[in-house]
Amino acid sequence: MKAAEALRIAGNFNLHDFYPTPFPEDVPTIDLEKISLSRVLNGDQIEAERLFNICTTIGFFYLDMLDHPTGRQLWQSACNLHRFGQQRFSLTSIEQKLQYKPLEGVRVFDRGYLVRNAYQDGRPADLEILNVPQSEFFGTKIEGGEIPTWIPEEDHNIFKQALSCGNTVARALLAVLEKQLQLSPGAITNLHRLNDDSGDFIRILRYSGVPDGSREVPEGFPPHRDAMSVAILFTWVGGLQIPVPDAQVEGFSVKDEDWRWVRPEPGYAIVNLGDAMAIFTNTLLKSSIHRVIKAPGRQRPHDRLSVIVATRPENNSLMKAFESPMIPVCQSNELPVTSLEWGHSVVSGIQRRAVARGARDLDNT
Ligand SMILES: O=C(O)CCC(=O)C(=O)O
Ligand SMILES: [Fe+2]
Repeated sequence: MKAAEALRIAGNFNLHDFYPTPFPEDVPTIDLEKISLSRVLNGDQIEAERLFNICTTIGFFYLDMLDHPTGRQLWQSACNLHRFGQQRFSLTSIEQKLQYKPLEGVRVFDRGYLVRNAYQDGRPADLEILNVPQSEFFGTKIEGGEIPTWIPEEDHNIFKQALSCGNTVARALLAVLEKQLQLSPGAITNLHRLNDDSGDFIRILRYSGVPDGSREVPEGFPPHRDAMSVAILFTWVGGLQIPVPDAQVEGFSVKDEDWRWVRPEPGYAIVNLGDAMAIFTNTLLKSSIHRVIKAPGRQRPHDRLSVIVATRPENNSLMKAFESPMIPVCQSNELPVTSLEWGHSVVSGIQRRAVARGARDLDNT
């Protein structure tokens, strides 16, 4: 069985915890293409063309983690982060968890603990999120945002390893795209170096399961595009959805019948590009909309954990389109902002939309 094999490679994780019950067969899914990490890293031209084609159309794909040592390490780190989240979130009191604050002033979702809807005794009822920034391990540390003591020292290495392997994988994908875009070597990859200061981060999300018979329909994660360059997502229970390729997408609105489930595949990451890549290419590369709702069918009562390794451009990168015969020209009189400024403005936009929808805010103030 593939899940068992994938977890054996990851370090003998308990199948029942990670895959409590199979993904249902009777819900509409989307068959994303599978890309081989080993082929990407070995410069395979056919794989490069497939990847470019996906990134200029649907924008989402499965990436095989088990066919290359770096991928296996990343899969292992993601499984360790899953287990870390499962244990630490429940062992730690809400007061303690809330001590890990997002950055002051700006609500950039790259550091701190956030919770939406808690029971009266403080237990999270719905969604809790931990963001740990790259700056704790690589580049310049940001003062005042130290990793809190409820994330013990001995676990720091898992975050560090995930960031480091995630960066290798993201850069391998970006190197392919840069070449296919006929840009000079390094044009995009040099904006994504591990030791440069950037908004890269690890995110662990825990969506509470909905007990059988409960009428509550908690919100999940509303439709959005990622304020990142590359998002590498690991998930073991269903919940993620993207629209069918020919769906009409207006802003953040998609017809209910156009959403499709993305089935979690053991040993694979689900990868998508974020808005930074759309900006760098005048939307030739797609930043695709997605959302998370409650797990389907029998998976519904189970908690769903997911882990994201997020890569963003180095803080001083200018957020404007590159020049290349492949990239459409777009006239704009606006002065480009830096990646750091851009991250802040995108995230405050997300926040404003959430408030406008009347959604309960993810909070830690
Ligand atoms: O939990 C997931 O599967 C996806 C979450 C997500 O899209 C995000 O954090 O940007
Ligand atoms: Fe996302």
